[in-house]
Amino acid sequence: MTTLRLPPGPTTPPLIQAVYGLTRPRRGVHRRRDRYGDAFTMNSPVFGRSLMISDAAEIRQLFQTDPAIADNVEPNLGRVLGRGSLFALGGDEHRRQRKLLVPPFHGRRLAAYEQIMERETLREFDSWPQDREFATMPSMMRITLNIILRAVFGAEGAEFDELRELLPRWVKLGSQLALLPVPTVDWGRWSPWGRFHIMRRRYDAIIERLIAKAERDGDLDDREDILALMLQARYDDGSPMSHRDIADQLLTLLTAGHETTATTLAWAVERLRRHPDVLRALSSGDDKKLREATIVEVQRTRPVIDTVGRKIRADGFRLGRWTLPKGMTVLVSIALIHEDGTLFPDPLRFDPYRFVDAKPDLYQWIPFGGGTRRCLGAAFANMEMNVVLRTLLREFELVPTAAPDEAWHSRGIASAPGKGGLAVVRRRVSTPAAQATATAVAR
Ligand code: HEM
Repeated sequence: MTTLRLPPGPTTPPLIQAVYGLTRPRRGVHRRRDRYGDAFTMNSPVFGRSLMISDAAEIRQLFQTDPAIADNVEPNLGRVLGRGSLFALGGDEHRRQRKLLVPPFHGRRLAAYEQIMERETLREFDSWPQDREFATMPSMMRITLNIILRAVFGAEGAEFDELRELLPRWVKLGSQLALLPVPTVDWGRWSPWGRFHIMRRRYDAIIERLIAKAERDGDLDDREDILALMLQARYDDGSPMSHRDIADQLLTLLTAGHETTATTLAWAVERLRRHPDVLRALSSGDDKKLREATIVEVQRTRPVIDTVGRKIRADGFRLGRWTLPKGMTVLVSIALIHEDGTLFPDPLRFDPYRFVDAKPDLYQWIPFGGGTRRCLGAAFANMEMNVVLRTLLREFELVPTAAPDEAWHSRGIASAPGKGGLAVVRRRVSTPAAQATATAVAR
């Protein structure tokens, strides 16, 4: 029999640990690190007995472990997003689906989305007030939703409007349900799960209409949106994706990519207003390198997802200093490794210059997770954040502030700035070159 070796940890009942984690994101993990060190065990109502790790070598080993040994945690996300969702799949089935979805998110394909991204950003910026403090989070949510609906769902007209109305409500409900144990009794249409299923049926009907439209489209081959690419994609055996799988994956992409990107952008506003030197340097020209480094540093210091998890599928698996039982969940603390001073000197300081000439190590800088399950939309998200930030700084002067840092606020999926990323902006007197770019993309 294998002798297990695990670190100690709090023995508080799971529900209390969960409530604490939701109402005081970050505080709990810091307390435990201070008390138990860089690894500790804990109880979670969703994941059960879990090991939280933050040591760089152990995280690297976990991310490089074969999915046959350490794979998806299969939380309720599968129930919420559908059985075909990447989040619900493990092993070979995950590999098969992911293989089909990777090409649309890489290289040349992404360039096709830049115009959509800038156009949706400019459209939203038309409503921004000047010289008055306002929360940018709702705006960022609208920008990232509209971008996904156009670039990923290929939605226009009635379907665009319907999805824009339905999805935010539905995803919010779903992200709350994902954190709760699944009820054993069906309480019908008045229960949260009942309401959730009614919305799912409405969603499926809209997706069927989008698919039917795309299938009638004589120019489907020329379309760049991800729905069109999914319809044309084929598995190794030559079969197409089922409509159900397409609907599940579109919902997965939306849930994974909408709020996470919006929240990171709201944090970028929050960070930049409190670092006037960086803000000045970014605003005084079109320095792509510094802008990209800023986005990396915002994600290091304010990662919007705290943890990613893997379920251990083999008994006696040795992970660094620990020997784990089959069935245990390992949670990787993104928050803690990003604050490791041996990897990022003076870790609490916001300093984009640390990444200007040095690309981050993708096993240490992990806002997008890692390994075979690393975020599929990382390049899409980075490009989108770059376009939104570039457009913001070109169109507006962002006014610095001496206000205290905004606190973390858990929104279910992502942790956002507590006041919504407050901004004060003044529209720049437009230069002819900027005007020409803005007019071209707004068309
Ligand atoms: C700043 C924005 C984003 C952040 C911080 C983020 C973060 C993450 C994280 C932490 C994971 C889990 C990775 C793991 O378990 O190792 C993930 C998975 C995923 N993300 Fe993102 N994400 C972002 C944007 C996006 C976008 C824009 C899309 C697509 C449009 C997307 C699609 C996905 C998908 C499909 C997965 C599941 C991958 C799999 O299981 O194979 N994400 N993301």
